[in-house]
Amino acid sequence: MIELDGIYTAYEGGDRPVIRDLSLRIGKGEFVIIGGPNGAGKTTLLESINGMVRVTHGSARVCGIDVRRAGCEVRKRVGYVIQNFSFDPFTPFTVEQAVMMGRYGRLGMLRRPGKADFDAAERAIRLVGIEDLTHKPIGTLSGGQQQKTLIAQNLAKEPDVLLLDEPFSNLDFQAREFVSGILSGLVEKGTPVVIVSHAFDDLPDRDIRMIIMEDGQVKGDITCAPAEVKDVVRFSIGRSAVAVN
Ligand SMILES: Nc1ncnc2c1ncn2[C@@H]1O[C@H](COP(=O)(O)OP(=O)(O)OP(=O)(O)O)[C@@H](O)[C@H]1O
Repeated sequence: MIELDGIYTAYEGGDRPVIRDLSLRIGKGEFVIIGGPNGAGKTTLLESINGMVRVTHGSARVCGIDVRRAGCEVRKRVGYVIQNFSFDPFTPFTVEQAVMMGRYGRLGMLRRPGKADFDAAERAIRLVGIEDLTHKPIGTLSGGQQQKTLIAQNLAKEPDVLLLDEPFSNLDFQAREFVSGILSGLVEKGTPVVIVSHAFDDLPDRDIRMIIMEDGQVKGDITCAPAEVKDVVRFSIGRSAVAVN
């Protein structure tokens, strides 16, 4: 599903690549956490996978599509929940409309949403448990409620791969458990789920592949039980990299 071979990634104007000679393969039904210290390149890795940041060298293929040539096509197939995104208070659309935007990649230019699109959006809203917010303007919601809406938007997309950057950061304890269960369900159906996180509580009860990054490279890659994740991180990069809840 995700095939990266010797990739380098650079930001416009950056004096050196952020990701350097990184190779990684992630297959169907894997639950992957990318950990590592601040600035290690975790977000940049997610954005290299979906073509939001330019891969300058190496080969990057996602769902069989060349990310360097057809990033737009990749983004139609890949869900991405951005870190700490917050909507302007005057954003002129409701939760329902925001979730429906998850369908736009599938719809294509100038096509109107049909029954399948409305059904997918409604399912996602129900799954995340935000039915009571459906008609509220998105900019008036709390950080956690906006985060849930973004997750629902990406579920409505029915992505082939789901990437999430710090998905638990704005969520309360109950919501974390809930979202964790949703992600686990996706993995069960074969969708690879890749999250960047510093928080290692409330993880799905399944094998977790931990990829540890440091300075733009993969420093460790190990599959373990959820209860072992914190120890793997402490051992790999030190106590400070494990967030205290
Ligand atoms: N838009 C940008 N333009 C230039 N450099 C950037 C940009 N975004 C990130 N960087 C640089 O890339 C490096 C890696 O950043 P990145 O956000 O990928 O790290 P991270 O591991 O996700 O960090 P954190 O845990 O703090 O979120 C940092 O040195 C950062 O300054």
